Amino acid sequence: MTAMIDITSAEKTFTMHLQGGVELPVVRGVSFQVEPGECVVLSGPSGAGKSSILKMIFGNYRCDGGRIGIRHQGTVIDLATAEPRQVLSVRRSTIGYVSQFLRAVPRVATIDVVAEPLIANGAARGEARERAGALLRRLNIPERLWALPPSTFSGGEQQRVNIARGFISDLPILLLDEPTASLDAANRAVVVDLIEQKKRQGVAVVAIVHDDEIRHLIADRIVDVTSFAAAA
Ligand SMILES: Nc1ncnc2c1ncn2[C@@H]1O[C@H](COP(=O)(O)OP(=O)(O)OP(=O)(O)O)[C@@H](O)[C@H]1O
Repeated sequence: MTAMIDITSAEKTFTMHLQGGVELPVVRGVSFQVEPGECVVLSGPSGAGKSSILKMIFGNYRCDGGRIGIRHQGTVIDLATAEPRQVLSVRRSTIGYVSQFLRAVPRVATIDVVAEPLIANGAARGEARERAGALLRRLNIPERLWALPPSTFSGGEQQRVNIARGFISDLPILLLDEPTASLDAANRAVVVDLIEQKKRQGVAVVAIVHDDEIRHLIADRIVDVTSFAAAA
């Protein structure tokens, strides 16, 4: 397998335990591949299952069937059946996930929030902070804010801190959930550049992007998830 991500017939049904076990099938027959250096954008109307598919690839939502093959440290791991410790290992060294919102840690300085994933992977603190500063500068976060925790920042500033934190690591797969949603045009262009840079480095990217213009700038392929709709 050359693909970084190889999904075959994956499916997900939510069971609503508080509603008497009502079953809510969301997607079935999810099948697509993502090669190194390729960006696949998931499209489809609200509620079609785009975020659910991203969470299945990250191992947040357990699949009820099918296979999610991930190239990880020279082998292929099926995240649909992997043990929790394998999922954690894949997240540490193979898959990065940029969610829509920053989960800000109280009292941690912005520069450290951004540097943390590199330090967790063994980088020296000084070097990690230097790279964090370079990314924050590129994303137009003024240096006077770097020592403050991001919890009081504006929505767009928090999203840019979140993007810096998500993009700092050199992981071979990057999952992006609406990375440009609350950004102005200048910062959207920076994010497009950052995605292009990741692609040139051979990173496999899966993104959810509602903005048509951005979608066409970054997508090598668009996968319409309505074809995976699971009838109730
Ligand atoms: N944890 C969950 N428990 C129950 N239902 C869920 C859960 N997560 C998602 N769903 C349901 O799955 C369906 C698909 O949701 P999902 O968030 O994947 O859609 P989406 O295409 O990303 O939508 P949007 O564009 O609005 O973000 C929705 O009907 C949603 O209510």
